[in-house]
Amino acid sequence: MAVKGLGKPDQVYDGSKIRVGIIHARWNRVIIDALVKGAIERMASLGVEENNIIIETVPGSYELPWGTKRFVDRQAKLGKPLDVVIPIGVLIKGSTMHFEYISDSTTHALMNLQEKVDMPVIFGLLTCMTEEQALARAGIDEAHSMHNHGEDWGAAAVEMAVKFGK
Ligand SMILES: O=Nc1c(NC[C@H](O)[C@H](O)[C@H](O)CO)[nH]c(=O)[nH]c1=O
Repeated sequence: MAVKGLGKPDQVYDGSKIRVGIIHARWNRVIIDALVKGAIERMASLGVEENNIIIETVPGSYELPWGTKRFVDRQAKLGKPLDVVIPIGVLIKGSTMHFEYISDSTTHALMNLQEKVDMPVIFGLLTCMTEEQALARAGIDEAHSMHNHGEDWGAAAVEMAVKFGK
């Protein structure tokens, strides 16, 4: 019996009235693009309109917290406020401690950001020990051993925005 992983939602949420921001890093771009595609496809399947998915990018995962805050503020100023935002980044362990410091600090910053922006900030940061782990979690490893985690993030975004929206 499969134990690990996301359980089925308690209901299917209608995303037709929400506006979602995706802000993604540009490091490890092949994996990023697969994750973003998965999130968009899942949200579209839940009724989110294409013109209600706004995409922005930052150089790397470390820039996600500040970039997300400014992205949310900018959309509000434009009169097109977001209901939920999905920061997406892919961190792959190298030969130094860089990975640990960015993973830990960025994770805490994104968690704490929710209070500041008063909206759900979905955790779209892959922190992988190897490139193979990252490819698998984006659903693009050769064996297709895992589903695309971007799909889970898209589903979480719709549920959180619909269920707990302002
Ligand atoms: O080092 N590895 C990575 C990385 N480093 C850059 C960092 O996020 C930031 O952009 C720069 O330090 C400049 O502030 N950023 C990632 O998204 N993934 C990595 O795997």
